[in-house]
Amino acid sequence: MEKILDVRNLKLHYFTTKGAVHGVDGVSFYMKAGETLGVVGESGCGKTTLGTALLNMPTPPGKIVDGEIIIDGKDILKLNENELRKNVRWEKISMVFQGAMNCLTPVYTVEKQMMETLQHHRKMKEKEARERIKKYVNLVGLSDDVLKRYPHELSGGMKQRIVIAMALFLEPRVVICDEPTTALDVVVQAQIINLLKELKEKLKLSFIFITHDLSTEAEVSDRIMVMYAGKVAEIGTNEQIYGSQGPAHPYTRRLLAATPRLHKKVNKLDFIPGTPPDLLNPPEGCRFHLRCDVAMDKCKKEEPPVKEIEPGHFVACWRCFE
Ligand SMILES: Nc1ncnc2c1ncn2[C@@H]1O[C@H](COP(=O)(O)OP(=O)(O)OP(=O)(O)O)[C@@H](O)[C@H]1O
Repeated sequence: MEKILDVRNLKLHYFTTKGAVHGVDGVSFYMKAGETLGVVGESGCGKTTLGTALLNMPTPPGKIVDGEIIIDGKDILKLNENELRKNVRWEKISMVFQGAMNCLTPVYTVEKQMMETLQHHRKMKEKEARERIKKYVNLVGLSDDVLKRYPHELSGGMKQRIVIAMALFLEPRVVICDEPTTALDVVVQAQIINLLKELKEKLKLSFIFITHDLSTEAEVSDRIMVMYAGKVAEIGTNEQIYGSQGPAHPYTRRLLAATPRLHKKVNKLDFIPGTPPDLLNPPEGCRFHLRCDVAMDKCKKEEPPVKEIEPGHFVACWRCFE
């Protein structure tokens, strides 16, 4: 099995005036070539922070304080800014940021902004660059005539397709999509999801798909990583998380029970009592213990490690180790 990405004990903290916010706090996982890994969890659990950490591009006042991110056999946390810009970001790993479609420059045509980004990274003749841009615009299901248009002349779905094309045209191996369908209507959401699935097949890409919506995640992902309060709660295949045996971690179970399902009649939607902990001062022991209905004494004091409970199924919960 080729590991395209191997992340070990990654920590990104935000050093605010109130103290350090433990945005991502000791996360480890790997990705295989050509797979889609879904990252889910409630708002504030560290999903976007993880995405920026994987590009080694923390948002101020964030800093990566520990860990390794191995892409193609190299730890990118050991590279300097110049090397990262030249050889890693957008070349090996790229990201479609949350709300990126609203950040297209309003005074440039689509072609001009794509050209600028492309030529910033690659020394290409204009004709060659134009061909590459056309190829990717067509790949995301748009015709050449969008190239002459300005962002305000495009629909939300079209803008999102342009942003996806820009994350792809340097041909990275891993593409992170952070909530790529929020702010789009349901029909367009479905179109974008289908597009991402198609691109994965056509380009043999590996995707990290970040969302708080478990039902979307089940549609696109091969494996799911559930995060809670800056940490991994559970990682498993689609079958291990959504299959008939159900997930192992009490948090994932509650999260699933609180998610509307398309193909299942639900009488009453569950909710998870309480709120996620403050990451300025996370609780001792298991970070979920204050909201967990099966917590034991040990959970209040000792932090559970992430353990493989069956092949490919990783869980951080003392109950699951009993
Ligand atoms: N620039 C920042 N400065 C200080 N704290 C931050 C910053 N960005 C994020 N955080 C904190 O880090 C934690 C993780 O935030 P993050 O945005 O990664 O969560 P998320 O799971 O992506 O949430 P959402 O689903 O709402 O986008 C939160 O406690 C958040 O308040």
